[in-house]
Amino acid sequence: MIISELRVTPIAFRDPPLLNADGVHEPHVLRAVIELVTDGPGGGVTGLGECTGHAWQLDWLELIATRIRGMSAYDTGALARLVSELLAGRADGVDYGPDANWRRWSGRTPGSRGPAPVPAPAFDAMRVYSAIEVACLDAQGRRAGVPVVDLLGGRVRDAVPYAGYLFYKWAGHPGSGDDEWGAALDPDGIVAQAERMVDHYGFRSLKLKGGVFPPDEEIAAVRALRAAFPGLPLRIDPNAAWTLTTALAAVRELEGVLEYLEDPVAGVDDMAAVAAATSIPLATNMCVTSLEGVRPALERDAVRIVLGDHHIWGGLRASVALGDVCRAVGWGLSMHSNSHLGISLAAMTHAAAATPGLGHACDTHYPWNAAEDVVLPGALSFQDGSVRVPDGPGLGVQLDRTVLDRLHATYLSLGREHRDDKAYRRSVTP
Ligand SMILES: O=C([O-])[C@@H](O)[C@@H](O)[C@H](O)[C@@H](O)C(=O)[O-]
Ligand SMILES: [Mg+2]
Repeated sequence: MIISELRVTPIAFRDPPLLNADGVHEPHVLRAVIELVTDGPGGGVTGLGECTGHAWQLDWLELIATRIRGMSAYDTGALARLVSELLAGRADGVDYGPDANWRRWSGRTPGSRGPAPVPAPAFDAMRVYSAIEVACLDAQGRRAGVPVVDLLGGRVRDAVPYAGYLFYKWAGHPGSGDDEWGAALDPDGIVAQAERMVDHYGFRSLKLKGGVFPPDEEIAAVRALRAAFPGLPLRIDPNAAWTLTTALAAVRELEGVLEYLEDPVAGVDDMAAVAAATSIPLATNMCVTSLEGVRPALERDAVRIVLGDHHIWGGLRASVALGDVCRAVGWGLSMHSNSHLGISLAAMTHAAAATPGLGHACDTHYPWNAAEDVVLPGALSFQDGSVRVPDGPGLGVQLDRTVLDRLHATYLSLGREHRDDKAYRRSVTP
């Protein structure tokens, strides 16, 4: 399976005004679809991947696309090394101006864009490699006629439980009328949103994105959820927006109510201080984001559960391996998500199905974004809050080219290069 082309298509799809500690989700999510085209005996196969559509990530993928022709889609180790070397070396001769990517895609000058994130080579390399690894595994599975889960060691479960991901939200984006979800700005609104999520998808765990309102209001929302859904595990994630003092007060209120508390505060020291003061397990996708972060957190006893994410941890194999690390150090494992479509949902489901120690329902933003999916309907569906591992070879999903073209056109029409929840929020409430 020799790689003949790496096609990167930036897309933008609709997103409701979901509030978080940074600000609020913009009307469109920027993402990218990866197509890894391979040649081989009996014809080629194409593997799919999905990742964020930030300009820096697109730029790196574009650069890598110029270097991987002729490499084998089986040799993911060589591909990982190539990505690391290129990102560490910051190869010459490529236009990495902050709006380079948008200009390249559109041939026009952008009217607006957010600030360019500063790249950090090792961290970015894992993100960039991840998109390629998923596409390689999809191609390998298609070629061999087996689902990706079989390439990850085989399944330990046929269906993967997900959590209903609740957000405070406005009724709609300003100037666009109300969306189908309506407003959720207080405990009643959150409970109504949860009821809708549970009715539609059958979720058996619930997570509230916090860090938006004063902690007392968010604790009241958690209590309202507890009363409305007595049997369901609950989590809240303020994305480290709380001070240590606030968090210590909050855990006294939340004892006995939560399955886990995710990133109440920033950094290992403050997480350790909160952990020492409560029996609520602390979970994180912020203070342990790579293997290098395991030891400091372990030494301080700062967390009990890590949320992996193949987009961030370096792919599907690395995600399964993270399960082994967590088992070895006595931590639980859950899964983080960000706004995504069906290629990512399929990849998350294969990885989770192959990971024995995954003991908590995975996060997913999918219900917020499913209306504009780039994969053909049928392969992915929720039953009782779980997604069955797709049956087909590879990831088991097929690209809907009509939707892909439409979402690419939307991307071009926006002239935006980055996610900037803060600037959008400030544009509405200065
Ligand atoms: O989508 C959001 O607003 C979330 O806050 C997301 O950006 C986080 O990465 C994530 O969901 C988390 O668990 O921290
Ligand atoms: Mg989180």
